[in-house]
Amino acid sequence: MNPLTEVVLDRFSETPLRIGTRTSTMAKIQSSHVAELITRLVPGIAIEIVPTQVSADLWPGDLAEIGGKGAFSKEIDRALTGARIDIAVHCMKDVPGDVPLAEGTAFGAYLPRDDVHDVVVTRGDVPFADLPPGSLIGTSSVRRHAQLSIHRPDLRTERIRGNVDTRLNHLDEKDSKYAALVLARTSLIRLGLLDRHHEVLPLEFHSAEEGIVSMVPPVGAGVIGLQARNSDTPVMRLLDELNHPLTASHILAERTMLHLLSGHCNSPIAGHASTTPDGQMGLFGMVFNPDGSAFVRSQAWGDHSDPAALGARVAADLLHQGARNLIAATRK
Ligand SMILES: NCc1[nH]cc(CCC(=O)O)c1CC(=O)O
Repeated sequence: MNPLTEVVLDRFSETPLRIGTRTSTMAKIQSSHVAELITRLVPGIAIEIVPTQVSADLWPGDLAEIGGKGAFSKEIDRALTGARIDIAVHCMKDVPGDVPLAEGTAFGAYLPRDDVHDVVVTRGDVPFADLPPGSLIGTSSVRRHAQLSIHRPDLRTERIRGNVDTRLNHLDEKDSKYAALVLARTSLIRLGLLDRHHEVLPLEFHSAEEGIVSMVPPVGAGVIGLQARNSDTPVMRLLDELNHPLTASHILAERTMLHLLSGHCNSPIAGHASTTPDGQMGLFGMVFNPDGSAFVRSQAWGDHSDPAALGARVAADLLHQGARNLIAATRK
């Protein structure tokens, strides 16, 4: 038996390894995937998935009203620090950049990044370009609203809450007011809904004159992070085996930028790190005002040795261009 397997099996000889996650269908699918990865590393381990209701999922209204920050993670944090779960599974996109992680915990693994594109799904599969002026697009994301407005100021957007499956049901309802939704392509993939007609929006920024609706992804898009207690050495060693170093570097660059801009998941901030075949790491960042009528953007390149420095450089440049005022304009 390899040493890791032995240590982990020993740690979980009495109780199963408990994986904490949100209650949505997508969260459960993500956690089953994590359980599968762990079972591959440690055959025979007993795993229990513990769905936990978070305030964001219980609250039907505007997230800003319940504080926004941490609304997706507070209850899971408490389960982790209280040792009622051993690993928390999070979409990095929903982890705030401006509140510290629960004390005594850290992300021990980032899984390889999935697709980071946003897609448009329309009612009746109407081509996006054919949506008439005034059509209502369902999205609660300021980042999506702002980027749509740059290119299609004729469309209206309205907040839509609920899990992705619930939102799609709203779109398809007989008297739905929505003409389309903007979603992460990864959501469709994870939910097994790729058959649904969708149009992929390009990641690269395009100016309003180009007439191409681009959608720069949010910080952490498509990345699942696994959080555990620092003191739980066997679990941290296990997570280290699951960690994808390149994704971890990208997350560090993006989240350093987010942190320095003081953003959370629904801030009007976009950020995307990637690596060229010759090993250069790039980070593109954007900050918008709520209607997309004003934004700043910045891009920098560096090598892989210091992702945090890259994040800091892009943040500093965005701040220099006035990012703080744009963000402040949207805070309630
Ligand atoms: N805010 C909800 C959320 N958090 C992460 C994803 C998608 C998957 C990901 O990017 O990790 C979604 C749904 C969506 O935006 O369609």
